[in-house]
Amino acid sequence: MTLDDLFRTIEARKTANPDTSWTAQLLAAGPEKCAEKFGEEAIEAIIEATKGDKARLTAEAADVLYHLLVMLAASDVHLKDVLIELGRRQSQSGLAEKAARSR
Ligand SMILES: N=c1c2ncn([C@@H]3O[C@H](COP(=O)(O)OP(=O)(O)OP(=O)(O)O)[C@@H](O)[C@H]3O)c2ncn1[C@@H]1O[C@H](COP(=O)(O)O)[C@@H](O)[C@H]1O
Repeated sequence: MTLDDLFRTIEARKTANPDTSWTAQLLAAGPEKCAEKFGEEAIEAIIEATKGDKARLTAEAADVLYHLLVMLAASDVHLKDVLIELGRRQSQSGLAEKAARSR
């Protein structure tokens, strides 16, 4: 399962029945609810990271990624655009490294 596959599934749930899908239920509740849920999951991950329990942090990190994608979908922001932004930053930092080396 890639993040792209998961995002596609989440996008498809925008028109699904909220009675049969947690994702559809969350999306139907609106962007604010999705953002709130993402915040809760992020805090749960922070707590597990500070406790040093790798298995629990792994599970919470999966919740965080899923709920991040739901929040993006609810706000009509596409995962592809987030990845493009990350790629832009990567090439910028590559240029900065090159410039530093040539000094
Ligand atoms: N990755 C997930 C995923 N992660 C978490 N959840 C659900 O999110 C809900 C809330 O999670 P919580 O951790 O908050 O659960 P909770 O019961 O409140 O427990 P705590 O907060 O007390 O820990 C639960 O019902 C989980 O099942 C998910 N629901 C769906 N997905 C993916 O989304 C796809 C579509 O699923 P549907 O939502 O069923 O359409 C699935 O194929 C999965 O790949």
